[in-house]
Amino acid sequence: MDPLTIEDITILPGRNRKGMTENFSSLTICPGDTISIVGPTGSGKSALINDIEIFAHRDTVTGRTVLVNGEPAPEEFVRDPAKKPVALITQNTKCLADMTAGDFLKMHVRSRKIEDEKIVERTIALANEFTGEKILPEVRMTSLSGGQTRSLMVADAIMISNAPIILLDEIENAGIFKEKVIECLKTHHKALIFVTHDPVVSLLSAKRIVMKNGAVERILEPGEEERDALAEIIRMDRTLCRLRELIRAGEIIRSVNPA
Ligand SMILES: Nc1ncnc2c1ncn2[C@@H]1O[C@H](COP(=O)(O)OP(=O)(O)OP(=O)(O)O)[C@@H](O)[C@H]1O
Repeated sequence: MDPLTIEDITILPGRNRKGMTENFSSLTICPGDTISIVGPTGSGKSALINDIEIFAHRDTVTGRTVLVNGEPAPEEFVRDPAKKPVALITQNTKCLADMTAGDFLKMHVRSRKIEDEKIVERTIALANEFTGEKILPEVRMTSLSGGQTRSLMVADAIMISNAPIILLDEIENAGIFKEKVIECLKTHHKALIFVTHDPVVSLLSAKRIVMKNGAVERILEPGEEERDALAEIIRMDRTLCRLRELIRAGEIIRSVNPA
């Protein structure tokens, strides 16, 4: 096995805010898994994904350890941005490069020594599947909208960074097609970890980590139990998305289910 291939990552418990050990023995995440992290404000959701992003080694505020293939993460995973296997995309992810989207991606492709002339085109095409506002290669990065930026970053993480672990921190209101993103990331066999308050994203995830007081409180695996609720929530969510688009377009809403 290539020493940099990730078979799984394992989270070992740390301590809650009162210094008490967390309530789980270990949690293993494999490529293709989808996991949501939920919990009230300040319960430690971002701290948990931060631990995953930097492969914590009892050196963060939570005292957790995150192993790769059962061992401490290799140094280059933490230090070398080109080898970092984790992409973190948040609502606040912005790109301030004063260049076009096409040139920005080409620069990233060159820095990763990828020889594939079509990869930039494919990355922009994929980003355009995640957003309603089409991104053109000639547009400057600084003039992309929030939704376009997040879509481009997710597409970049899949196609160019080829990161096996993707952390998405509250992107549900970020103007992207979340179901499409989840479906695509599953097909690309990525481990997907969301911090979310969104019912669709939470119920589409196979596991739900419930945070409380800085610690993992419970790990839920509802499976079939939530199947009917999920179908209903997706239907409601599509209605809300349609209404949002009509409101954006300046329409008067006379019916919740317009023709
Ligand atoms: N186990 C812990 N021990 C001590 N401090 C912690 C622990 N977990 C989180 N914290 C601290 O508590 C604060 C809130 O945590 P965090 O930002 O992760 O919460 P959150 O659930 O992401 O909140 P929000 O939903 O508002 O973004 C942070 O300052 C964080 O460093």
